[in-house]
Amino acid sequence: MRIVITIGGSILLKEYDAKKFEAYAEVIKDMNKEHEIFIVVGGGRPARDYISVVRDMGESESICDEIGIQVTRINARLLQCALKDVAYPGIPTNFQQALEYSSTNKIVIMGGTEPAHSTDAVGSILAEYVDADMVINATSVDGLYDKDPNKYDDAKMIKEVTADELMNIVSSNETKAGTYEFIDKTAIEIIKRSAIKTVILNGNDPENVKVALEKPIGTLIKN
Ligand SMILES: Nc1ncnc2c1ncn2[C@@H]1O[C@H](COP(=O)(O)OP(=O)(O)O)[C@@H](O)[C@H]1O
Ligand SMILES: O=c1ccn([C@@H]2O[C@H](COP(=O)(O)OP(=O)(O)O)[C@@H](O)[C@H]2O)c(=O)[nH]1
Repeated sequence: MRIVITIGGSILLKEYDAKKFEAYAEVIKDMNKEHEIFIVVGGGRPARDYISVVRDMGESESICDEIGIQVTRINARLLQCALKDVAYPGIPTNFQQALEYSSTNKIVIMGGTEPAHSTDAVGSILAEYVDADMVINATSVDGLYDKDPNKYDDAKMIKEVTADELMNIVSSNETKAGTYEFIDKTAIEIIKRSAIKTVILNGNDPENVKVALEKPIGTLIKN
């Protein structure tokens, strides 16, 4: 299968620990033996820190987004280092480049593309662009809940959801640079229009990404 894996920046950049990148590299290399893998990496805390600096200077949200994009590309480069020669040595800045780079049979890793959405949208658009079979979104919680589980103790996890139901649940989430919490609306619209099988799971254990190929885990966005 052709699979797009989006790795939340909050996962890879929690402790600035090479071991986390190396653990993901091992999982990705293992999956790449039987599947064609594309990786999209998020910004995490460094993106939010840099965005808050430029926002304090009075820059627009789009400029803040652009700074965040640059950080996601540095994070993508770090994972590329962990993957060494199985990864394509360049970081594509758009989807056509990603497709072209993949023709070398190296694992393509990218960060953001343009302002106004998060790397979740990059993952969904990339999946549509390269006609991927599924998207695996590795985030910092077990899946989708009926409300933010980090704010509400009584939040209940949802194992299957339609794109429309998901849009309703996250519709009130912020869309400023550095936020786009959980999954952004652009990502959901792309998932819906192309019926892209998407699984959202807890990426704190990289092995969960492989589990998604074998059995239900996290939340499935069904179409
Ligand atoms: N309905 C929800 N279900 C699950 N998590 C949610 C929800 N609404 C907001 N969140 C928050 O979204 C966070 C994950 O999104 P995000 O911070 O963008 O992480 P990532 O680095 O994976 O992109 C969770 O830590 C959680 O606090
Ligand atoms: O294609 C993209 C990808 C990212 N970003 C910006 O970069 C930040 C960090 O990306 P993301 O939110 O996906 O990181 P994560 O949620 O994984 O920490 C986003 O909040 C946006 O401000 C963007 O503008 N366009």
